[in-house]
Amino acid sequence: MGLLCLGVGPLRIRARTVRSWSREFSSISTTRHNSSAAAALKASSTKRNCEGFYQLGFPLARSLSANKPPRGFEKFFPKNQQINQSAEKGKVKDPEPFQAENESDDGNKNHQREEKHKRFDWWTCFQEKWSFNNTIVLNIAIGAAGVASAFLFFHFRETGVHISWKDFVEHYLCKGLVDHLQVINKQYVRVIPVHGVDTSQVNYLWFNIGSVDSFEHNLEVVQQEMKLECTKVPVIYSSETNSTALLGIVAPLLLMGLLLLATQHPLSGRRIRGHGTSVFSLSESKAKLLKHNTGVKFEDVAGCEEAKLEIMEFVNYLKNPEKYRDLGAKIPKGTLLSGPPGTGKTLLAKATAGEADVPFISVNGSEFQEMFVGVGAARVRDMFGLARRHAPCILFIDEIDALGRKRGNGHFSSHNEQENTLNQLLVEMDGFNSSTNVIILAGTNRADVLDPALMRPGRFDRHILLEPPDIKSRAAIFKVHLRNLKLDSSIKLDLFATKLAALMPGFSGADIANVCNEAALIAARHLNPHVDSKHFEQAMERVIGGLKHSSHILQLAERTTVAYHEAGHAVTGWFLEYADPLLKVSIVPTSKGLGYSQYLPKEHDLFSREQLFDQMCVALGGRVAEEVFFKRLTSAAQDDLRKVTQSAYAQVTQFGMSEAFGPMSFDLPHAGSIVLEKSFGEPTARLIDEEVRVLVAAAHKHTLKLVTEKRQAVSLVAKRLLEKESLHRSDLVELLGPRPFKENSLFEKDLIEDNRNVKEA
Ligand SMILES: Nc1ncnc2c1ncn2[C@@H]1O[C@H](COP(=O)(O)OP(=O)(O)OP(=O)(O)O)[C@@H](O)[C@H]1O
Repeated sequence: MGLLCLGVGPLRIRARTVRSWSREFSSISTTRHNSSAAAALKASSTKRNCEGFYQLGFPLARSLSANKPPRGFEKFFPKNQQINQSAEKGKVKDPEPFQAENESDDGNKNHQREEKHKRFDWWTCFQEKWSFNNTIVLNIAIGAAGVASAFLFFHFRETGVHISWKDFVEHYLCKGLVDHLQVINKQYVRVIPVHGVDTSQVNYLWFNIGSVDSFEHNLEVVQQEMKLECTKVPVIYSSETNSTALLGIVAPLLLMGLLLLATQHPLSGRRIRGHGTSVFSLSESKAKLLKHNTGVKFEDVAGCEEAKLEIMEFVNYLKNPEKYRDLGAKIPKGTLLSGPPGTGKTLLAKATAGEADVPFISVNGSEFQEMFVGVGAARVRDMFGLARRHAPCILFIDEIDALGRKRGNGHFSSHNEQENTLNQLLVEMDGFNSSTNVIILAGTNRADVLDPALMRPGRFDRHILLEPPDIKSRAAIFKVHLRNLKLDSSIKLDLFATKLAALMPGFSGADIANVCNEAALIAARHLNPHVDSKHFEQAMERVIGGLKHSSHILQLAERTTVAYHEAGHAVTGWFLEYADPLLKVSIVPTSKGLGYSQYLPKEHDLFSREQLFDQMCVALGGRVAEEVFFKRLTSAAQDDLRKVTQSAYAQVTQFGMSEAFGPMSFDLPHAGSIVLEKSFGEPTARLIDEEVRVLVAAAHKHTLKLVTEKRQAVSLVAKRLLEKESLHRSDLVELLGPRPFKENSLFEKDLIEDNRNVKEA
């Protein structure tokens, strides 16, 4: 239940100095800044010229299409150029979107053209103005099609009544009500009544005929029988288009047309990448294209200086490819960015495109998986085609493990399809040469499952590992995110960022962004004009402990158990030398548990056996307190026990810390992965299990001894917890006296002090 930070960071290699990188970077950013300023100046002067023309306000001038100003009006048009621009502005061009994409010579020009295209695109304007989305449009289109079909149906509806030959003879012909007969399309006969018959309900009568010959014969016979020789009914022969048949064709066509328009299908003339919704667009890649400015620069990516240094080479190459070609250098085609979630892989890729000022094409590996065979490979082809058209550019494939897993691991058809897709990716990457000017970046959390063919030189040649940020990087990331917040004026940004960084060990960049946002939300919820340290403390608690469940009321027995459990953690940590300093302990139920303890773990790259042992004891402190005070066990310690077991297995099998087992290290399977073969035999497995049991038992014994000795202290803390729900370090000092070990650094003392101030505020 108590939240502990157990874990061992891998050795970090920090070979290069940050200073040399920042020097190189700043020179490049100055050059870029100058060129962008010139472009901005040019754009603003063009805008001013155009505005000048329109400000003249002559409707005549606006309607002119000729290049020359009309006679007598020359003084209002000092430069011909202005008229040309304005005349061009007035023209409504509708270039093919994909043609426009191909013209990559001048990004600014393209941008202006696109802007213009957008301005005159009635559909876009219409959608923007009425803020329609495609679902609304689709519904309206279906409704309109229904109304139109209904109108056509009622308008062209035949109002005649079908009768039989016998009825016709007996009720109409004999009674002399028939004016004339129309034989239509040699199929049926329309009976037109004599003048004076009421036709308001029924326009005409009709009956079917087998053939014209038999109809003529029968009519002849009937008329002879009725002695109507002298007043024979005239018969007219005509052909007509069947309006019902017409309606049957028109209505579905109308419906289809409207549907195509509404869904912006490629066939409807408006083609937007990846937005097609029918089978026609299945082979199109769903890559998203950011043509101009990703909005992210290297200064927005804090920490990870080594990664930035590595990736800077691509920026230089994309800006000056000739320099590299002159020297005969080939730029690596692809770089794999790997690391735990939220460490800034996507952000770094975007920043690379932003720095180099080239288009950014991003796609997710899972978007290549489709139930249809061959679609994945077709999408890979389409994506690379898109990248070639926009070169120089950066193509970023996120979660590449969904696409590039090791081949030959499965026998299912889906795996065959995934292999086809991967093969296509390998082929496409081979097809690129250094003159293509497309840099491929890929992001993954699982570099270990990628196919070796993908990682060979010539494909993803470089591998950049983005580790969870250390305290310095976390402070830098905090600074990036804090600058967007309206902070209390008493807060000193640098110091505050460093303190927050120290309080949040193990936090990734995404976690930090989340804490900053949470703090701002809390401040807004309490109608505070500024975000202050109190809000950050609450945000941190929320991120670590989860959402408070105020409505979750525990029964007294349960609450007491939780209080003693948490007190057990707190007291063991207090009296163990290598345990992390405690900041806060709480029994307020949250979405993550019924209580939690917050520690201030040190920034370790290496852990000693003593440290790991003490951490195990602190984790067991809760369970042992339950044993000592209640002589019964609950499920409250599940999370603690999981951590203890993990740590014990790591010590025995990976860190070689078990004397009986010796200095050996094995790779343990990842959680959730299927183990096909173990790297050790049955006797070794038995020995590992035995050693883990011995280690955990030793930690349990040690903790039991400590808790029994400090029974009084645990009881004191638990009672105070039941009273106050949350205790800070100062409360523990008051109850237990100062911790019998010296604090590690002045900074740590500061933080602890600061934590007390926060509590008092
Ligand atoms: N180094 C950093 N500097 C500033 N902000 C960062 C940094 N790293 C991460 N962030 C923040 O975290 C957010 C998420 O980062 P990003 O999407 O790049 O992570 P990721 O490594 O690609 O994650 P995943 O592996 O889950 O795709 C970013 O939008 C940014 O706000």
